[in-house]
Amino acid sequence: MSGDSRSIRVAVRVRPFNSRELEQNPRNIIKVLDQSTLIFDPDVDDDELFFFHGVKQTHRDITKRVKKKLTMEYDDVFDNTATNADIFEVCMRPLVQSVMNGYNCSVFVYGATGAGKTHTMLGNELCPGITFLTMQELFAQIDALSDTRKFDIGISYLEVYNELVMNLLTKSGPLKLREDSNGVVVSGLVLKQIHNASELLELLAIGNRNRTQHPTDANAESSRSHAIFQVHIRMCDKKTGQKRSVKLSMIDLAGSERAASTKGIGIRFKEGANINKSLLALGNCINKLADGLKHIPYRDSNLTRILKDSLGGNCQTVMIANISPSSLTYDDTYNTLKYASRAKKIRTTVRQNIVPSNVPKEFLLKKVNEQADENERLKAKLAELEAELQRQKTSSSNSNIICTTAKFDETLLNTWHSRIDSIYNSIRQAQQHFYLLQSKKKLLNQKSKVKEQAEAIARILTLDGNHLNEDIAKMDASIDRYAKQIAAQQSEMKRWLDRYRNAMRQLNALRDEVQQSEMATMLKSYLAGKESEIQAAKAILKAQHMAQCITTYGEQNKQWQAIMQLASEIVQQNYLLLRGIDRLDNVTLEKMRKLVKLNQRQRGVTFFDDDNQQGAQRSELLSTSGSDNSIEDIANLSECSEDAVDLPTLEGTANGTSYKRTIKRQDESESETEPSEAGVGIGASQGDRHQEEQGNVFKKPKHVSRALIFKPVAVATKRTTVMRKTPTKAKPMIQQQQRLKVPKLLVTEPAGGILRKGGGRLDKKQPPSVGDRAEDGSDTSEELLPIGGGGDGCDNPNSTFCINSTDGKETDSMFSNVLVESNVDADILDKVLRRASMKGKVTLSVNKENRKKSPKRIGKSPRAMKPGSRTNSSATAVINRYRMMKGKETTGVKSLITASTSSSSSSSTLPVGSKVGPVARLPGAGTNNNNLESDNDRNRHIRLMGIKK
Ligand SMILES: Nc1ncnc2c1ncn2[C@@H]1O[C@H](COP(=O)(O)OP(=O)(O)OP(=O)(O)O)[C@@H](O)[C@H]1O
Repeated sequence: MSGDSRSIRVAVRVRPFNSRELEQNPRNIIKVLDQSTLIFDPDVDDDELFFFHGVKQTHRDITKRVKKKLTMEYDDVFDNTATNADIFEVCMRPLVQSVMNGYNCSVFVYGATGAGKTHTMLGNELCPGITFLTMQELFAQIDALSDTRKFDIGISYLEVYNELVMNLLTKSGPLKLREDSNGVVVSGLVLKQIHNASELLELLAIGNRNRTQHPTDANAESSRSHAIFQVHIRMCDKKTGQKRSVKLSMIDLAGSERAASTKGIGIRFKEGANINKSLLALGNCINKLADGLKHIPYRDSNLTRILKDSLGGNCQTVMIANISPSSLTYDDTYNTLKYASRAKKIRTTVRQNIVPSNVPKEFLLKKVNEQADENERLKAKLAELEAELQRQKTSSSNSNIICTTAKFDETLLNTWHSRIDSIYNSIRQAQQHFYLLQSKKKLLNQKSKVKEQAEAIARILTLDGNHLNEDIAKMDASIDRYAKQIAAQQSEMKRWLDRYRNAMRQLNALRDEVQQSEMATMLKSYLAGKESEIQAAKAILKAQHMAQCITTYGEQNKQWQAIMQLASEIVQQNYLLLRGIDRLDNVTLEKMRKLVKLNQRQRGVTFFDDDNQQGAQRSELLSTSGSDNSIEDIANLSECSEDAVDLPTLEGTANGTSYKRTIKRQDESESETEPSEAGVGIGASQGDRHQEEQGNVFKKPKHVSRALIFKPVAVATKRTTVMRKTPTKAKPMIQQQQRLKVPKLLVTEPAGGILRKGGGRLDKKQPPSVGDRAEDGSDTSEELLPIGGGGDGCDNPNSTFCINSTDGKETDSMFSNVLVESNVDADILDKVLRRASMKGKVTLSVNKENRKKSPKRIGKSPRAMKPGSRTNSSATAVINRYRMMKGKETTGVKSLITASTSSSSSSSTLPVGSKVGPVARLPGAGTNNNNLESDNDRNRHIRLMGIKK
């Protein structure tokens, strides 16, 4: 129920002059300018000209008051021509509409006696007042809304006379007023129900008859009371059940004239006083309401109490001020207009009178349920809309995220892949070049070895000694050329290794980034794939290198087979020849037997460790005379490592021996650094660290092939006696030692000089190289070699059949035996040994262990050689021992000195014939030499063997 503040509608109706007034020729003090404006007491009228003695006077009559000429505005101003119907149409029809809308409405007529209040309100039969017209309209509205609403109409007709409330419809005593929540209620008031306007007229007639009227001077039928006609309407909406209770009050006030004007006395005066009292109270209320005061003195009179709602309550109020235009009622008219003007300022608050309490519970429940359903529906709709909105937001967000993620994945993943590809391309390229270069290096090394072997054979096997030097020089030139090429390969390998390492560092850094990346899982898989590619590429490179090695070795094997075949024929012929002429000595016979056994691969000269026979067998089968040139060593490419590309020492490259020794160190380094290579190469230590961190992602495949490994060990330079160390698995020497199971026949020098096979001799000041040490097998115990070897004798003293290491190197020879003619004198032998820088320092020894395993013990080894204990044995002692043994033997063998610097790997695959050395006939021996045609040849052989005069 909203309230609407509005002012009281104030209308002024000017009645016509009545007959009495016309008789008195009053002045018209009201001039209606328009429907809302009038002028009270206008200024000049022609009819108001003052004449004195028939002459129009320009001066006013001082006996008359000054005209007010008040221009007044009201809501409506009706002149004397207006009818009740006009008043109804303008003022009441809207009010009826408001009543039908549920608003309380009030209309009261105010004015002096005889001003036309009752005429306006009730009218007459010919001119019904606004009450009838209003009720007529009200019933018309009710009839129009009868289909939707049910109306109950009750009327009351009261009068307030001398402050008494009287029911005009019934003759009863005065009624009391009381106030409740609905306002002022007249106790005991019985409403009369009417159903049409006609019934209203009857009731009004009844009421008017009961109304207190007394004739006054101004009105013969002057109403001396305040008549209050109220229509109580109860409306019920047939559809909603909503009920409204409204009240329409139509009040015909008693005349507000001055008491003097009524000229009443006695009761009439008292009556007039009460009327004025109530009207005064009404005037006060109007003034205070107009001033906006909160306290309104409604209780000053019963009239104001009854009009409380109409004046300042919930009501739309219309005040119709009735005035007479006659100057006879000048003051009353002026007062009425002043009241009207004040009332115009009153503002009332109106609101629809919907009475909830009157609503049936069923309707309320229904409405509550409806509202609850609607509320639930709206809530559900709201929730649905909110959910939809959230879904849209989420979908949009997800879409954005997905799009962003997809874009992120695509962009970032491509970036990662590009980085990884770039690094692995560098790795692959560096790896490829490194392995190819290493393959070339090894193949060149192999070629160089072949050249050396050919050179060694050339030194032995020649038809024309005059051309030997030239042939050897050519071979040396080839070896030097190979050495230079290898050196170039080494340099190039170093360059690619640097690039490889740089790429690996980048890869490791990238792996760390990958670990911290959100895409670690995907990137690890990608890295694993790339790793596999690298391993596959490496395997291909190794396979290609292996194929080349096989091809090369195959060709070499064919050549060796041819040589062996031819040499075997020659040896067989010589053997038969010597036996035929009874010149076959025991030494030659024994060598023949060995040769046959070697050929039959029966208990060759290579001995096996008990705990590593397989490795030894493999070593025997695969190894050439030099460990660094074994098939396995050459065939296997080392991993990328710094050590793998140590540049060879080119010093003395003219001498293949020096070069090969350097190369061997390289190979040893390669082998030695293989574990560390795992840390540098694809499966580097950093890579292993990543393997540990990343599980099997970066797991390096096991290195299947195993290269022939030689571990360089520190060798005490002062201790030149080659010792055989017991193999221990804990040391890297194990593989080497496993292959070095050849009985050692060593010639040691205390000062470090070692008699070299083929006459080569190391400088005493130069410590034995690592390669030397490795070849020696690091024996820890040695025994003196029995001179002459057990049973080794020559039937023919001149027989100087010699199995010698012909390669001129100490590193790859299994045997390096020097057989001296048995008939050599001691002086001569001493001289020979002295020239071989072995005088006084030569000790013949054989490893005890090997001796035990030796298929053919060469002689007694009464005591083990202690370090340094035998190092001072002189050549004389050797010769004496030789002589002593010579005296015991019946054979013609004069002397046998076997010096062996047997290396680690016992040759086996290569034809033994290749090791058939020149038969050296020492100068001054004075004996025949079946192999050497002249002394020059012998001397040349001795020179080549390093034995200088
Ligand atoms: N507008 C009018 N047109 C014609 N006649 C009118 C008009 N107003 C009043 N009269 C006549 O004037 C006389 C007095 O009017 P009315 O009874 O209505 O005055 P009143 O204000 O009610 O006086 P009281 O207060 O004494 O009752 C009546 O005879 C009435 O017919």
